[in-house]
Amino acid sequence: EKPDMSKFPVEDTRNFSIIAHVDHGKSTLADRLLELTGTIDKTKNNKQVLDKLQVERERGITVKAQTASLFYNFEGKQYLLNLIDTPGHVDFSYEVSRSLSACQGVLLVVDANEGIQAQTVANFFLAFEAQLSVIPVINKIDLKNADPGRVEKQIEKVFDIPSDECIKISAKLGTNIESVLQAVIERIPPPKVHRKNPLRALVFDSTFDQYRGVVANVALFDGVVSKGDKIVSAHTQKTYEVNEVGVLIPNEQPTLKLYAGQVGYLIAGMKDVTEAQIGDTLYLRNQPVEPLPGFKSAKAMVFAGMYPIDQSEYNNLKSAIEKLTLNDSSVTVHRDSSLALGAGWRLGFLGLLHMEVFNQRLEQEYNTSVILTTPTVPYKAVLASAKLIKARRAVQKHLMFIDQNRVMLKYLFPLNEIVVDFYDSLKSLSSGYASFDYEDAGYQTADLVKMDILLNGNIVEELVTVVHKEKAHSVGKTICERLKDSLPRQLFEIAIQAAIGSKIVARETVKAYRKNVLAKCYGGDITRKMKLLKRQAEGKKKLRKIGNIEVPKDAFIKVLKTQSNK
Ligand SMILES: Nc1nc2c(ncn2[C@@H]2O[C@H](COP(=O)(O)OP(=O)(O)OP(=O)(O)O)[C@@H](O)[C@H]2O)c(=O)[nH]1
Repeated sequence: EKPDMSKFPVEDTRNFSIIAHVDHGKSTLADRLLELTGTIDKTKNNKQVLDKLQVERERGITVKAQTASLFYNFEGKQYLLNLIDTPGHVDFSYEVSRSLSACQGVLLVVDANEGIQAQTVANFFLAFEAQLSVIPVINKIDLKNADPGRVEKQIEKVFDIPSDECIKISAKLGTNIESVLQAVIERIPPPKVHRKNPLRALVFDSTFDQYRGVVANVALFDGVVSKGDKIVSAHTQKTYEVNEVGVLIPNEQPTLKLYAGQVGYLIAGMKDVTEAQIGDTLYLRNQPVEPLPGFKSAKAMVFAGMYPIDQSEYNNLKSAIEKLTLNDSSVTVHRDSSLALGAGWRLGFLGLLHMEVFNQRLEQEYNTSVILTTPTVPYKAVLASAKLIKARRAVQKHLMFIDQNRVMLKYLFPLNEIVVDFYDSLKSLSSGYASFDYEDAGYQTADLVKMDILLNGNIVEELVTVVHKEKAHSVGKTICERLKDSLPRQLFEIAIQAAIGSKIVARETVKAYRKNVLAKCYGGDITRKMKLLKRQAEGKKKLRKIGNIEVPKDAFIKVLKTQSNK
């Protein structure tokens, strides 16, 4: 029985998002909203239900925005509430800004103990600039150190929202969740759309399904769409027949139609990932419309090379990358090749965490195995005796007090200096209050050298870096030390060296060691022995050989990472 979505007029519809700093409780609040509206059964086991990806469950963070349509009875009327849960970490803010384009309001969740944090501010301004209604929700009031009164004052001061508009809840215990739904209905306006106009649907997200092709998440700005409609993509100008439309509750539920103001999914026989662009506008074949503005493309901050471990896997990996970048359109992809690693790609990410999550999703969702090279930032090279050129030092450009609490500083920074751990250091130095954004200021000349890392005299392609001449020794030393920590001992001694040309600037040694996996097996349980040997063989597949040295492929990421980078 397919639900009839026409029974939800525009004025009984609300589209909203939950935004917050990382760990302030968005996904937990989403669980309670799903339970209270009967979307999912109330059990003790509902933990971050909308975090469906394995990587999200393992890391306990949201990396993908998720949509859920909730049906809620309030004062004798049934409302349709479309909720989009978004990630909190800065590396995934592209997901947040896209999600907001389908909304008229947000729940701004703030931890009652930690108060306003960097991403609280950054996400608030995303919502504010999009002219959305902001409902502040102070969460975790059950915590011993919770101080909702103090947080209320912060919200009033920083965001200019009267403190009596704050809703105090415990998402964990389910305290006061009804007030949140009531506020969504009373304080967020219904979408401004027209059902009588020709169809205008915004593709704000999409995934690739092996059997059904592209599944597009759509927000309808005008008109109606149903199965059998002939629709055109403004981006490709190709025509498709709609096979299925539906809502996410939070799993796919086919419906008869989707109407303007509603958020759902649409399948229209797009078999190629390049056909479904996020930000695309879909319209009816005979009724062309002005396309919606779409989205600014994301700006990559960190670049890394990606190669198949075995070149015969190239095509599989290519298709996996295409499908995953459809779901994560903030990754940029360019073909690349390397002498040592063969044909591959150069990928751009929004940060190191983003890079790791993308890599993990490729492995878990597409069963691939890849080599990632050391992440770098873009340089412009002028080939004058192999010297690379770019800016290095930070120069202060601007200082402005926004109010007693906030000061805005503008600096010119070499991008290299801010990509890896700048954000984490800034956050800890400022007790989490500082937020950080950047824009491109062009290229500048600088005194840079190319540094090689050698294992027993063999260059490790993945770790070739460009460093400022004055920092070469200290950077080389750190890389060698970290590599020493992440290299397992082998049957022979390994010399780890950092070199500029033929000059060695740092050195570490890994002593020889024999790992006998069978040592643990006393006696003759042959199946146990076979199991251990098999496990060791599987472990080896995750290794890359440099000379005769086996290097675990995650060693490269570990080398570049500093502190715990949540
Ligand atoms: N004590 C207490 N803990 C809570 C409450 N709400 C959430 N938590 C806990 O806070 C942690 C983070 O909650 P999440 O819902 O995953 O936070 P999030 O904002 O979705 O995190 P990201 O998606 O990674 O940005 C979890 O361990 C929750 O159990 C609450 O009301 N009280």
